Amino acid sequence: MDQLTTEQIDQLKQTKTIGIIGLGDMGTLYARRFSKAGWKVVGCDREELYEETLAKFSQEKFTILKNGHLVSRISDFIIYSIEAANIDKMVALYGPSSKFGAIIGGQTSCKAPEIAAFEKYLPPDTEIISVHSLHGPKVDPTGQPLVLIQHRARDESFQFVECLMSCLQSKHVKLTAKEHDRITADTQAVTHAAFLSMGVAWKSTNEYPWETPKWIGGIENAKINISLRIFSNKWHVYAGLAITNPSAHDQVLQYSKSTTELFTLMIQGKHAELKERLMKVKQFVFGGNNVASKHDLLLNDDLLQEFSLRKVPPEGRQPNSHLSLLAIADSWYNLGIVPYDHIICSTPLFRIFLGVTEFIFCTPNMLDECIDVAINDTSFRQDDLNFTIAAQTWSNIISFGNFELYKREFVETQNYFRHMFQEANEIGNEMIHTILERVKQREQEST
Ligand SMILES: NC(=O)C1=CN([C@@H]2O[C@H](COP(=O)(O)OP(=O)(O)OC[C@H]3O[C@@H](n4cnc5c(N)ncnc54)[C@H](OP(=O)(O)O)[C@@H]3O)[C@@H](O)[C@H]2O)C=CC1
Ligand SMILES: O=C(O)C(=O)Cc1ccc(O)cc1
Repeated sequence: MDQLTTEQIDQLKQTKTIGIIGLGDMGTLYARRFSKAGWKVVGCDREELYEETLAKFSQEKFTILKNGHLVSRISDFIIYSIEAANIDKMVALYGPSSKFGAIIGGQTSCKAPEIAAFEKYLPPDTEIISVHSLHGPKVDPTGQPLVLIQHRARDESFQFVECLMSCLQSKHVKLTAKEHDRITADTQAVTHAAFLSMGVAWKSTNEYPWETPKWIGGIENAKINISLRIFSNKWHVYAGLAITNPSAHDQVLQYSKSTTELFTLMIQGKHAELKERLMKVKQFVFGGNNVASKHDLLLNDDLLQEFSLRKVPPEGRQPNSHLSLLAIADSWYNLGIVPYDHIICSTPLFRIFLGVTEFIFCTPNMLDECIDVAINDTSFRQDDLNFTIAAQTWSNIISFGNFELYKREFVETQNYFRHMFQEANEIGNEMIHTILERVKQREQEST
């Protein structure tokens, strides 16, 4: 289709109303950005919180309505930005109030249940175009992937949604709902499982890793900052993403299996077997025609060295078995996933996880050092044991689909780390900014 002219864009801005149901972190980000770009935006949060919501957003350029019915009746594009576990209930409630011919979409992180709810409850005159910003609310959307799903819609409607979304300055990635769920299971769900397991393991051994001399160096800083970043967020985001996506269950289960099997080889002292297994992994994940083999490494320990939560950051990296990073590459190998294939559709946290794993596998002698530590140095055994147990626990909770257990495990660990969140988020933001600049630089080099 031809690009829209400036006059056509202005015409859309004057005639279309954008509705957002759920003004939490992501809904607010969208409402602010759209209204600042000149779109007419209306939104709502829970009806019982109407007065508070009105007061909270009194200075904003968008209009607060009482509930999702009122938003739906007048909006041309309606975005459900609510908890994943509630999508069926919410669409059943507000969907039939959708304006005649409206376009409906959602921001939930797994699309199968969202699309199923839309197909079940929306009037047949409506169209369906869903979205997913692949970053958290504290990250600048500029340059980050934004998935767009033209599920049941005319090209003209898709063009309108793309035009609206262009104010986020994200990179548009057009996928089907199925492709989206498969890729995000490979990238997000397993990334979260790894960092959630680190947090739980530190809590189990009663350690604050920034206070313990073992966790020193850039790679350790990345682990600590990302883990705390996830635990400072809302539990339902991670629970919804993993539990509602069936592909995520397989990925998280494989991660737990890889962790257990590698740890078993470590405590059995099977050096040769561990090395042989990891060399196969290295060849499959990092040996082919991928980014790491053609360019400098995305991340290195020196780059990440300064992002420490320690009061006085000590110099130098300490050896570590890096079980969490060996296990992710082992999972990719076992599932036949080449993580570089998903870069176009990846979150900042996934790119960091890939970057540090790449560093361990592709820095000369580093993998040998990890294997030596894993076999000969017992100082990480207790941590690795607790990490293995934590990975199994998350896998069990996710495959049982138990939201309440997920919440309990998450919130207990969240409370353990809570006093450090503000500092961790500030340092984590700087770290992510530096890394994203580096990603951009690398992309420019490769084009
Ligand atoms: N946070 C993130 O990093 C990202 C999240 N997502 C996805 O986006 C969605 C929203 O996430 P996020 O903004 O972080 O979560 P929030 O919890 O911040 O936002 C959800 C909002 O919806 C409100 N809500 C619940 N029921 C209703 C209702 N009946 N009518 C109107 N509003 C209601 C919630 O109120 P209350 O809190 O009172 O329940 C809350 O304010 C989720 O599905 C998440 O998976 C996608 C990309 C990134
Ligand atoms: O980058 C990550 O993985 C995050 O933790 C933020 C996040 C959470 C949920 C999403 O659907 C998208 C991004």
